[in-house]
Amino acid sequence: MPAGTVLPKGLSGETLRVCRKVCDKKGVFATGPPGSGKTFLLRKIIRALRDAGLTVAVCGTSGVAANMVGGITAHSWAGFIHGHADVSLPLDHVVHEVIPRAAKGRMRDAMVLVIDEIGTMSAEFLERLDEVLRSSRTCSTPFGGVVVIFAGDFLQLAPPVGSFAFCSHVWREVFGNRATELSTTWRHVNDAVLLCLLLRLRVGAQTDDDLALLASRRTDALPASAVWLTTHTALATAKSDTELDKLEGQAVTFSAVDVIIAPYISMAQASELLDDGTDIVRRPILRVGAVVAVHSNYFLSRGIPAGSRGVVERFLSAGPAQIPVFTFVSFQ
Ligand SMILES: Nc1ncnc2c1ncn2[C@@H]1O[C@H](COP(=O)(O)OP(=O)(O)OP(=O)(O)O)[C@@H](O)[C@H]1O
Repeated sequence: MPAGTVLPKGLSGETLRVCRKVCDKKGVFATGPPGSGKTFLLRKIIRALRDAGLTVAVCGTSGVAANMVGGITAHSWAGFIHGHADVSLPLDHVVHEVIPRAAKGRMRDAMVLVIDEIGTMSAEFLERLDEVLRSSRTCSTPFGGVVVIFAGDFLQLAPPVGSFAFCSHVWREVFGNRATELSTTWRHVNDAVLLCLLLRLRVGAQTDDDLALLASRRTDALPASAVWLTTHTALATAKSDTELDKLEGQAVTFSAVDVIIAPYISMAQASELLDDGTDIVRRPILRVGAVVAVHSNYFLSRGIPAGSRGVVERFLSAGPAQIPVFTFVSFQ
C-alpha cells in the first residue's frame, strides 16, 4: 500500500477493521451465514478504499455474484478467455498466449483484489490466479503482492468443479486459519421460523419438523415470477419459448449481424465459427414483458455487467427497425 494512505473519516466497526488490515497489507476473509452482510460489507470497504485512492479490483465468482458486488467475474478480470480450461493449460502458455494485454495491465495496476462468493471458486482456479498474478507482476509473494479481500460461505454452494478454495496452498499462506466472522443475520429477520430453519439446514442440523414445513410449501401453482432451474439447456430453451408465447403483443425477431475484421476467413466460415463457439441465439425473438439476461460485460461501462436481468418495456420504431427498450434491476 502506498506509504501515507489515509482512510476516509467516518468509518467504523468491521469496515474500519478490514480497511486497517488492508493498509497493513494483510489479506481478509469475511464469512458468515446467508444474509449476514458479507456483500454489504464488501461494498462499504470498496468505497472506502477507493476514496483513499487505492486501485481496487472487484470480482465475483459468477456473473450474478459479480453483479451484486458491482464488479466483473474473476475469469474476465484475469483474462481467462477459455474459462476454466485456462486453469489446466501450462502456465507459460496462459500467461503469454491467452491473457490479453488489457487484463495484464489490470492485474499490474491492482493494489487490492476483492472476490465475493469465494465459496464457489475452486482451489485450482485460485492457485492459477495466484501464479498468473505473481508472473504478471514479477513478484513472488502471494497474488503478486495484491492484497486480497475474499467473502463467502463454504457452507452454502460448493465449487462446480475441483476442491474448496481453502484447500489451496496460497489460501493457507495468506489466511492460515484466520477469518472475520459476521454473525448478525440481516435477511429474513422478520421471519424467525424461516431464518432458524435456514441456519439449521446450513449445518445439516435440520429437524423432521423443518423438512415437513418445507414439504408443505410444495405447490403446482407457481407464481409468474418464480425462477425455474433446469438441468439441461434444451429444457430451459423450451420453457423460455413457452413463457414468451404467453406474452401478448407483437413478437419482434432480431438477427445477429457478423462482421469480419480479418481477410483470411469467409463470412460463412466466420459465422459458423461464432455459432459453434458461443451459445448466443442468432435470431432471438422478443415481446414487451420478456425477461432478458445480459450475457457478457459489453455494457459494463454503462453500469450493466454480465448477469444483469432486465425486462423489455417497449419498442421504439426507427424506420423499418424496432429497437427494444429495457429496464434493468439495479443492485447498486
Ligand atoms: N450492517 C447492515 N445494516 C443494515 N442492513 C444490512 C447490513 N448488512 C447487510 N444488510 C442487509 O441485509 C441483506 C443481506 O445482506 P448481504 O446480501 O450483504 O448478505 P450476504 O451475507 O452477502 O448474503 P449471502 O450469503 O446470501 O450472499 C441486504 O438486504 C443488506 O442490505
